This record gives sequence, C-alpha cells and structure tokens, in this order.
Amino acid sequence: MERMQGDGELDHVERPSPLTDKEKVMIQDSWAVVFQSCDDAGVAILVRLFVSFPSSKQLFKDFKDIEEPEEMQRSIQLRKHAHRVMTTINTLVENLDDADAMASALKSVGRAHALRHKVDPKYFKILSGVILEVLGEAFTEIITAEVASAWTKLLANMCCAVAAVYEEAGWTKLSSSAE
Ligand code: HEM
Repeated sequence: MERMQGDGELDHVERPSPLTDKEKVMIQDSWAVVFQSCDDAGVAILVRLFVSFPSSKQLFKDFKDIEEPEEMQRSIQLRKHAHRVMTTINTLVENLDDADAMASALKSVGRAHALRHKVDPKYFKILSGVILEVLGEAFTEIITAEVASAWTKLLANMCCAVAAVYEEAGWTKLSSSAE
C-alpha cells in the first residue's frame, strides 16, 4: 500500500537557511563514506522509493509492473537511474561552495523531469525523505542526528531549486495533482 505523501504543490516548498560551514563539512565527510557504495546505496534508495510509493514507478516502463524488490533490483533501468541520482548528488556535494554549479546541475535535472519525463515534483520531496531514511539505516554510525539535519537542509535546497525550475518550465497543478 502506498505510504502517505505530500501534495507536492510547488508553492509549498520552503527554502531552508543556507548551509553553515560545519554542515558542509558534515555532508562532505558522510558522503565520502556513502559514495564508496554509490551503486548499492542508490539502488537501495530507489527500491525503497518504488516499494513504499508504488505510484512513483509508473513512468519507468521497464519495471512499472514489478512488485518484488529483488526483481526490481535487477532492472537495468532502475540501476541506471540510481547511478544518475547518486552522481548528481555527488555533483551537489562537490559544489557546496559554488551556487552557480549547483543551480546548473539542478536546472538540467528539473527541466528533463518536468518537460521530458513529466515527473510530478512531489516525488523529489518524497525521494529526499527516502534518501535520509535509507542512509540513516545503512550508515547508522555516520548519519547522526546532526548529520541528518545537515542533509535535510541540502535536500530541501535541492527540492526548492527543482520546484523553481518546474515553475519556470510552466508545470501546472492540474498535471501535478492527477493521481
Ligand atoms: C535527485 C533526484 C533525481 C535525479 C538527480 C535524477 C536524474 C535523472 C537523470 C540524469 C535522468 C536522465 C535525464 C535525461 O533524460 O536527460 C533521469 C531520468 C528519469 N528520471 Fe530521474 N532523477 C531524480 C529523481 C527522479 C524521481 C523522483 C523520479 C520519479 C519518481 C524520476 C524519474 C525519472 C524518469 C521516469 C526518467 C526517464 C527514464 C529513465 O531515464 O530511465 N527521477 N533522471
């Protein structure tokens, strides 16, 4: 059964305060460990997303009808997307001090998902929660409450930037609420 989810309306995305230097270091240090298992961690995150929020897999033609997590894990399309998600997060982490580089990475992700893939922006918010959940479980020693709160800020910034790109691209509530 689908877990509860936000309504994903673009005007409800609040921009968090900027990351402090201490938070940036916590993000970089924890990511250095997580990124060593880039593909495994990425697949675990996406499988959790698609199991907990089945409506989020409807746009992936190769596995939209698959329900078994073990079978999902074997999907090349899922693995490819997991890799893309993780490498984009890596770009964000590498550019925490370069707002333009971060904005440009998120602009291309936002435009592709809004215009080409027609992904409801609410899934970016949902994915952020799933990332925190899975990393918190898999890296208990590393993702302390303080580190998790720094990540929450970074992911909220990501959702905010993506929402702004969706708005710019003319995404309408009509298509975002159709479910
Ligand atoms: C941090 C978040 C995400 C990143 C960095 C990301 C990254 C990407 C990239 C780089 C592509 C290929 C883009 C292109 O066509 O030029 C892609 C494709 C796609 N993404 Fe995402 N994505 C994210 C979140 C999501 C979410 C939340 C969904 C939906 C639940 C989603 C659904 C799709 C779909 C349906 C495609 C096209 C099919 C495919 O390439 O397999 N993405 N994504």
